Amino acid sequence: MTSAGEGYVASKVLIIDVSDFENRKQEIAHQLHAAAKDVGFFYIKGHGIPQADIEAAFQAGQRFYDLPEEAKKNFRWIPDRYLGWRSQSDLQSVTGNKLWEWASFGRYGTGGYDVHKQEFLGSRWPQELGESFKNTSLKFQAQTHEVAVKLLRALALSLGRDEDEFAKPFDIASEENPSFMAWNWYPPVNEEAAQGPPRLHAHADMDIITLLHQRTGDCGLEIAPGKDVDENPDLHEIGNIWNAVPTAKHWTPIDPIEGCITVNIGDGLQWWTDGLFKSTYHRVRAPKGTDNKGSRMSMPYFVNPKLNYTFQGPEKKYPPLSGFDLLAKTGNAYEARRNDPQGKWKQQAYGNGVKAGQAPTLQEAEAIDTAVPIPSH
Ligand SMILES: O=C(O)CCC(=O)C(=O)O
Ligand SMILES: [Fe+2]
Repeated sequence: MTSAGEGYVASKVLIIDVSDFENRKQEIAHQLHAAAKDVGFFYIKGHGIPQADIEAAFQAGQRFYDLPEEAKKNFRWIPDRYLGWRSQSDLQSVTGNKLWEWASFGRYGTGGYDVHKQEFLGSRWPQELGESFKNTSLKFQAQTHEVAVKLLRALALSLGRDEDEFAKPFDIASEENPSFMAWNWYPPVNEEAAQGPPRLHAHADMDIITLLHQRTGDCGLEIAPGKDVDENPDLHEIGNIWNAVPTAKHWTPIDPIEGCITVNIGDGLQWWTDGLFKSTYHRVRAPKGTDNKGSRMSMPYFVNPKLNYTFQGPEKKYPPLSGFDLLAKTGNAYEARRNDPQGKWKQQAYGNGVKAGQAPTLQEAEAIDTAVPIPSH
C-alpha cells in the first residue's frame, strides 16, 4: 500500500496506446486493467480522433459560450434530459460559487422520466449557431462514443468476461441511449482566485466511464483516491456532488497531454466490477502562479447504459442496478426528487401508456419539453 500524499498516483497515471485495437486488444486490456484498478484515471493515445475534429468541437463550444446571455437562456436546461445550458447562477446552488457553466447538446439522453420515451429528435439546438454547429457536435459525439466502446470491450476482456458485456447496453443509435457529451466552461479568473475555491468542486462521476477531452494549456484537473480506496486517510466522503463534497488534503494533477484523451472510471463501473475498478474523486482547482487565468474549457463524454438495462458484478457485492438508477443518482433526478418528494418520478419513469420503442411525435416531444418543470434556484 502506498502512503497518501502529493504524487501518490502521479507516477501511476498511465498513457495507454489504443491504436491498432483489433490486433492489440489483449495487450491494451492488460494495461487498462491496471489503470482502472489502481488509479481509475488514465490517458489514451492513438484513439484515432483527428486533432482537427477535437479542435472543431472546442470551437463549437466556444461559439455557444460567446452567445449573449439572452440567447443562451433560450437553450434552457432540462433537468431530466441532460440537455441545455446551466448558467453560473444555476450552478451556484450545486457548487456554492459562480466559477462554472455547463452546456450539453446533441442527443436527447432521456425522454423525461419515461424509459419508453427516449428519442433522438435533434430538434432542440441553439438555432443561432446553424447546421455546422449541430453537425460538428453530433459527429464528435459519435467519434468519441466509438472510442468508448473499444475501451469497454477491452475492460471486459481484461476481467475474463464476455468482450461485449460492458459494450452491449451502449448503442448510440438506440432511442434509449442516455450517454451524452457536455461542454464545461469556466470563466477567466483574477489573481485572487488562486486562494479561492476550486472552479469545479470535488466529485466522482456517476456513469460507467467518462472520456474527457481537455484543451491543451488548460490545467487544473486534479484527482485524489477515494471511493473504497483506503490509502488516503485524509479523504472524507460526506456525500455526492449534488449535496455535499468530499475533501482531501492532497491532490494530484491530471494536466492535458496533446493527442491524449483523459479517461476515468465512474461509479457504475465500480459497481459492476464489485469495487475492483475505481471511481476516483476529481476536481478543477483554481489557477495559481503562472497558470493560464483565462477561460477554461473541457468536453466530457459521459457513458451511461440504457436506462432499462440492469447490471451487477459477478460476486454480487452490490445489488443489481439499472441504468436508470445509476442516472437517478445524478443531478437531473436529484432535481426531480426535490420537486417530487412523494417519489412519483420513479413511478412515472417505468409506468406509462407508451409502447417500448415507440418514439413520440415531434409535437409530443416538444410538449414534454415544456411540461418539465425548470428548477428554481
Ligand atoms: O473540466 C474538467 O476538466 C473536469 C470536468 C468534470 O470532471 C466533469 O464534467 O465531470
Ligand atoms: Fe467529473
